[in-house]
Amino acid sequence: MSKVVIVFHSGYGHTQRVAEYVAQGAGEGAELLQITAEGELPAGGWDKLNAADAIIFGTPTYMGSPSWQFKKFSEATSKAWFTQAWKDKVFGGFSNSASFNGDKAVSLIALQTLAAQHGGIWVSLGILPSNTKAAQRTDLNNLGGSAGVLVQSPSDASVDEIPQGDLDTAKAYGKRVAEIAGRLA
Ligand SMILES: Cc1cc2nc3c(=O)[nH]c(=O)nc-3n(C[C@H](O)[C@H](O)[C@H](O)COP(=O)(O)O)c2cc1C
Repeated sequence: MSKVVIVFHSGYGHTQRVAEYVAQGAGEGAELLQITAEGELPAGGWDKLNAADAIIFGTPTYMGSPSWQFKKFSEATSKAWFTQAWKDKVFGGFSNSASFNGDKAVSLIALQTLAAQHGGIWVSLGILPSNTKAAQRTDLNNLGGSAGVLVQSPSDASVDEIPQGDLDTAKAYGKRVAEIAGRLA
């Protein structure tokens, strides 16, 4: 079984809910590591990341980019970068924001670039978009992403009102990353 760690920031709980779905998909043993409001990892967090087969990054999109807390974490990963400690690990990512577009793709590309800096192997979403006239918000990948998971939490939605198709997409992606990491481990 591959060790999957989902490291994410969430200011108001919506991205946390997405992270929980990614973890469900990744299966037993998947660990959630929440970056604090100060941009720090919980105790033991770096050891968990160093031991992971796969690392999945998650961030809300704030002003068209990852949150500053996630950015602080990404700069702190430079310590692992110096020794290429995470080289050949499997990586993935997700971003959540209020608008359908909301520039989430910019955040995902930042996550993908971070993985590339570490010499990682990035996992694409691997789900065709649901984009016909009949498409529903309950469909998998109804926001039409490809690099990773895109989630839209309407600005007035509680954490329990995130469209189910987006959450199911997050779950399917967690499963895909875990399976690919398992094949390579
Ligand atoms: C400071 C700030 C900036 C935001 N910028 C964007 C944005 O660029 N695009 C967008 O669609 N939503 C934006 N939002 C909305 C959040 O992405 C959205 O509410 C998201 O669900 C928050 O996730 P969280 O509860 O995990 O923090 C912004 C919210 C905040 C607080």
